[in-house]
Amino acid sequence: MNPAVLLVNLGSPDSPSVPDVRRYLNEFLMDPRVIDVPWLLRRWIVGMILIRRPKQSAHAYQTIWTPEGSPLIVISRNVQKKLRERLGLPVELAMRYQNPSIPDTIHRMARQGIDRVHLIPLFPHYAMSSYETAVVRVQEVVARQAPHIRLTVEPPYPDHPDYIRALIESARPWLEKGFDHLLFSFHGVPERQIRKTDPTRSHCLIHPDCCHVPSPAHATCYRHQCFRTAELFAQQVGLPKDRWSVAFQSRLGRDPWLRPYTDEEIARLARSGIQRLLVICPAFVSDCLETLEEIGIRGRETFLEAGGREYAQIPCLNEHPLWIEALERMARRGLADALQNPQSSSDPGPVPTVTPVTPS
Ligand SMILES: C=CC1=C(C)c2cc3[nH]c(cc4nc(cc5[nH]c(cc1n2)c(C)c5CCC(=O)O)C(CCC(=O)O)=C4C)c(C)c3C=C
Ligand SMILES: [Fe+2]
Ligand SMILES: [Fe+2]
Repeated sequence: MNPAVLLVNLGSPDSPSVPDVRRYLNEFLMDPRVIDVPWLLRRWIVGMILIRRPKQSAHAYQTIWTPEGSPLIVISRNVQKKLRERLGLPVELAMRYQNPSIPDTIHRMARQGIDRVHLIPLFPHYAMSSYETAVVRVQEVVARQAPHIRLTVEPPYPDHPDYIRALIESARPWLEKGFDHLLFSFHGVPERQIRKTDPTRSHCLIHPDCCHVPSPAHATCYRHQCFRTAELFAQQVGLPKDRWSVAFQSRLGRDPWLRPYTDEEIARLARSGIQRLLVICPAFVSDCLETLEEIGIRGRETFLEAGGREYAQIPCLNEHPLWIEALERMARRGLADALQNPQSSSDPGPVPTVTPVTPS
């Protein structure tokens, strides 16, 4: 067998120019798992968004772009290289949207004679608009272009001990500097999508305190999984309940998204007397537009304008050695059959069910 690892992240525009950002936003938002309405309505909504958003987003991208390219892509490539060195196996990187594309990457892997792939989505939490769409796209492309490849998928890992340990150790220097309050800011999703990915159809956002009442729905509940990460982190660093909170950022459109919204929560914390705020974004494993611009630039402005004094942000896991180690363990366990490692299980565990979507 010729095994390999495939890392998939979200993707960025090819450049921060308005036409490239428009192309990126069009591909991203026309995904039926991102704007989950019938095609004609989605086309209309995305058409409306594409009138103004490409210019605004291009401006935001210009503030974080590096000489090597988008931070998300540059960091993901560095992670790819480091993981390849540690594993001594091919490690490929693809983006769900734009480049390097999933079809090009699978094509290259097939040409290299790879016939066994363990996919690790660079999304620790299950959402139909991130983890699920990445997995489904890879499965579709493998089935069409390289059906001989045996593909396994890393399940979501919101409470994976190695991921939590990497988060805590990467945060340690910021925790030690001192702060009044730690805000966990996760990317938001529409509430409707939380209900859609609930296989019981009777738990998520229906049952009181749903995310803390045991349910099979949690395997695909983004909100539950975000709370789980935050609770484990706080517990393991010994942070009392009144010194941390969870909020959801980056909402788009008028539908209700998961609350509280990060921008409102940052202002509320400042107004309630928090002087030194520390923010961490555990849904993003690489720094990107949403962490560097929305949290790093706009979040700081909001906090200081609302009366806060010191604002600090913990960088994402990026290339932290413990994150590379966590990925290495996931990869070795996922590929145990091909690596003939009797200590590891060859079954990476169940991949949660897939949400039906309207045809694209
Ligand atoms: C962490 C997981 C992510 C989820 C869940 C997610 C859902 C989601 N996102 C949008 C709309 C946009 N997101 C944008 C950027 C962006 N989103 C994620 C991750 C998740 N999104 C990342 C890592 C990034 C940054 C990409 C980069 O190049 O750095 C954008 C583009 C930027 C902008 O115009 O604001 C949009 C749009 C929706 C609608 C959604 C769930 C329905
Ligand atoms: Fe997003
Ligand atoms: Fe839930």
